[in-house]
Amino acid sequence: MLETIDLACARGARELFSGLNVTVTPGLLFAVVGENGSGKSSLLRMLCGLLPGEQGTIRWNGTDIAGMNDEYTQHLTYLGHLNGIKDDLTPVENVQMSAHLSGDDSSAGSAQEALQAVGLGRRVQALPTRVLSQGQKRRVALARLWLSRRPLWILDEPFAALDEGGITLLTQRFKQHLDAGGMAVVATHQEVALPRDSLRYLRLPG
Ligand SMILES: Nc1ncnc2c1ncn2[C@@H]1O[C@H](COP(=O)(O)OP(=O)(O)OP(=O)(O)O)[C@@H](O)[C@H]1O
Repeated sequence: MLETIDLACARGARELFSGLNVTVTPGLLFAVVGENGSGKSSLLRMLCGLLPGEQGTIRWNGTDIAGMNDEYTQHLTYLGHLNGIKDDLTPVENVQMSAHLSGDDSSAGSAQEALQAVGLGRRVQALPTRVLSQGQKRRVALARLWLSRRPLWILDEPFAALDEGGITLLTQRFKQHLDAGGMAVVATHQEVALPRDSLRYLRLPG
C-alpha cells in the first residue's frame, strides 16, 4: 500500500499542490490528471523518491520511504515520459537491458514475447530502435511492463503517442496487473477505460 500524508510540492517559488492525502491499495489504479504544468510529473517523481517533498510524508506499507532506499524501489517500476531507450540497440536488446536492470526475466525469448504483446513483430524487433516511429518507440518502452512482476507501477503519460490499438493493449495489461493485486499511479491526459471499482482519479489543481 502506498500512502501520501499531507504532501505538498513547490517548484521554484510556486506551490503546485498541498495537503495531498492519497491511499493506493492493491487492485487500484490512480489516474493523475491536470493541466500542463500542474505537477503530475513532479508528483510521480516524489512518489518514486526522486524528488523531495516540500512537506508531508510518503509511506510504503506503513514505512516512510525517505529511509528505505532499495527496500522501497525494488517494489516499483517507474516509466518516465521520456522513453529511456537506447537508439543504437534493437527493441529486443532494449527490453532485455531494462529487464536485467530491474531484476526481471531478461532472456531474449521473453523480450521477444513482450514485444509481440505490444504489437511489434519480428521484423521491427530486429531494427535499430532509432528508425522506429514515435509510437513504436513508446511500445518498446512499455514492453517492460509485460515482464514486470513488481507490485507498484508509476507511469508518466504511458498512453502518449500510442494509437487506439496500443491504448487497448496497455489498458488490458493494466487490468491484468490490477487483477493480480498490483497497484498503479498513472499521469495521463486521457480517460482510462478500466472498471470503476479499480479506478480513481486524482485531479491536481493547476
Ligand atoms: N527543476 C525545476 N525548477 C523549477 N520549476 C520546475 C522544475 N521542474 C518543473 N518545474 C515547474 O513545475 C511545474 C510542474 O511541472 P510538471 O512537469 O510536474 O507538470 P506536469 O503536470 O507533469 O505537466 P505536463 O502535463 O505538461 O507534462 C511546471 O510549471 C514546471 O515548469
